[in-house]
Amino acid sequence: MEVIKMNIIIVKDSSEGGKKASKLFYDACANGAKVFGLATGSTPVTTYQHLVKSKIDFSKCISINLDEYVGLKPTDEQSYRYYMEKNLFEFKPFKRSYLPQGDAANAEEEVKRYDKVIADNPIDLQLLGIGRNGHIGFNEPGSSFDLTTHKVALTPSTIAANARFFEDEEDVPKYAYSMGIGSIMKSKSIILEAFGDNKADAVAKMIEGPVTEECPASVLQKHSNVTVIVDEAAAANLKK
Ligand SMILES: N[C@@H]1[C@@H](O)[C@H](O)[C@@H](COP(=O)(O)O)O[C@@H]1O
Repeated sequence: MEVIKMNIIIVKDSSEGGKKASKLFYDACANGAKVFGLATGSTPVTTYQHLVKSKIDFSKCISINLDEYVGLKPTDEQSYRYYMEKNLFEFKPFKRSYLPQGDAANAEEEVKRYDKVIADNPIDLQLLGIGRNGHIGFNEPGSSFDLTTHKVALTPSTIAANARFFEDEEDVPKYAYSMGIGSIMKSKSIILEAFGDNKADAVAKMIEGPVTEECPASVLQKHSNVTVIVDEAAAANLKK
């Protein structure tokens, strides 16, 4: 385990990474954490698998997800709500689980509603993945570090990267609701996971590059309690 400014844990593979992250969830719970910020994508799958197998009890806890595609209903198989139900909530229910509502009639009202959810339930532990271009949540390069929840136009690279979950690239929604970086940075502690060589560039920029809106994850250098869990492939471009 090497400490730069963030706490960096290098693991063999995503399974070991998920095990470490689930242990950190477990410890947080034991220390009284009640509000968990959750992420989707392929990266946190192993964390959820380990949590499902664990004795952890979220029934008095609250979860708040980072983001959701605009236009998808909670029952759509590609929606993040559906992903969360299938990967975690069906096995480990929370007292209340919040996600932005993809099919909300009014986007402005929806982002306000979500900001209130976050303000009313300060996040104790936030889980993050990272996009190949350094995005966190759906905060794409260039997003202001001050943003709270907002509707975002996805970049072509994010649409291409997420096309694997859809039948056709055309079907990938072009917009999403995302918790903003300003809100993510208010979480008391953060775990960011990255596995695989296609994340190596983003991981190096996040940890060793300048803090810049061009690499949204680089803002985490300014947070006092971040643990980065990476496999060897994702850590390959780190100098130290
Ligand atoms: N909005 C999500 C992010 O929350 C996720 O961290 C990232 C990486 O996804 P994956 O874990 O599938 O590589 O991409 C998506 O666009």
